[in-house]
This record gives sequence, C-alpha cells and structure tokens, in this order.
Amino acid sequence: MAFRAAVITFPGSNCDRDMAVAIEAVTGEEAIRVWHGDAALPERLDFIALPGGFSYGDYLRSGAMAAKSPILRAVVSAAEAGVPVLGVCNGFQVLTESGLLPGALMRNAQQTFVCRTVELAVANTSSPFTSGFDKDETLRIPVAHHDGNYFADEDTLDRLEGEDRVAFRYSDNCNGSRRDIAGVLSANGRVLGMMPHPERAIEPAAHRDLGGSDGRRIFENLVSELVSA
Ligand SMILES: NC(=O)CC[C@H](N)C(=O)O
Repeated sequence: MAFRAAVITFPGSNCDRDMAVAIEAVTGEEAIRVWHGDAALPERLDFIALPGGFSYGDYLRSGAMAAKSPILRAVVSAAEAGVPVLGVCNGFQVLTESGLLPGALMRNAQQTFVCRTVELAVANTSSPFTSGFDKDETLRIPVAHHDGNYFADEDTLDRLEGEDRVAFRYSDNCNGSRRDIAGVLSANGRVLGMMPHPERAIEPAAHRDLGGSDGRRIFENLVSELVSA
C-alpha cells in the first residue's frame, strides 16, 4: 500500500526535512512537501505532519500566524474528515492556535529555551499514534523549545484526562506544563500535538545521551493502524 503523507512547510519551519526523512524511513514512501501558501492539499492523504520550527519567526505568538495561513483551512477540513494529523513542537502550537486541539503553549516556566532528551510516560494507548505502547511505558525523545508550557483551564484538563486524551506526560516536567502534559489528542484520537520531537529519535542511539529510536515507534504505530484499518 502506498502511504501518502504530506509535510507542511511554513516560512521558518526547520524540522520539515527531518519529518520527511522520518516518514520515508518508516514507510518507504517519500513524503509530499506542501507549502504554507497552497490553498489545497494533495488528494487521498493518509497522514499530515505539521513540523517543528519557528513559523513566521514566532511573531505574535508561536504558531499564531501559521494557524491563519491558507493551507491550514485545508488541514482543518482534512482533520475533520478523519485524516490523522501530527503536530510536533511548533506544529503542536499551530494545532492549539487553529483550535484543532484545546489549550495553549505558553513561554517555558523557567523563561529559557530547553534543548535536551526527556523521558515521557505513555498515558494513552488507544490512539493510532500510541496503540503499540504499554501504559506508563517510558520513552526517551528530545525537546527543543521556548514555548512548551502547556496550559488549559482546570475544567479542560479534567475533560482531557476523563476522555483519555493526554497522550504523553513528562517524567521530569521540563517547562512547567500543567499536569506534566507533553502531548494531547483530539476527541477522536486522530490529531496528536506533542512538544517532544519523535522525528529526531528514529535511529538506534549512537551514545547514551544521543539519539534513540523511541520516536520511530509513533510513526510505526500509525502505519500499522492504517494498514489494519
Ligand atoms: N523546535 C520547535 O519547533 C520550536 C517551537 C517554538 N518556536 C518554540 O521555540 O517554542
């Protein structure tokens, strides 16, 4: 089965190539690159990735301007039609700014950029992105952001937890996120926003502190869910 994935590039994206490399490594298929100013997405997509970076220079708020770009209307329609969407870091910020996911990513509590590998606990094991994990399993995936402090009001946080929509939690909260939340799912589980970068963890670790393949498993989960659907 040909796997048709699109990677959206905004001015200032800097993880779009890494995302395309990760998708090709896992699926064997080249990802289709889509520019922010395009009004339409390619047809029959299996997956859309919103990559990390500094879209529009993080002006206004991280992700705010990208959320108003022409291609986002098409991404929102595709998500509403059930196409799986993964937003990583800046992509997660675009997902909250566009209303596809609740909450907001605020400036890190410590007011500094954080760039290191973190440990995550798997919270949800039923979405297309997380179905191959064990609950509370630990993943090691890098983060690199200054606006990763997940915020939502208490009612929203209770609702997310009640609906099993927290995908991942930081084992050691690196940015002040409410309830240690590192990744959030949409109500139907097919949109995932996460601050850690799975596309930077797709090869076996070359060193104790460098690399690792836990991120690859998120893409593998998605592919095996789609194949078995
Ligand atoms: N790596 C990234 O995607 C960075 C995201 C965002 N611009 C931030 O620093 O918060």
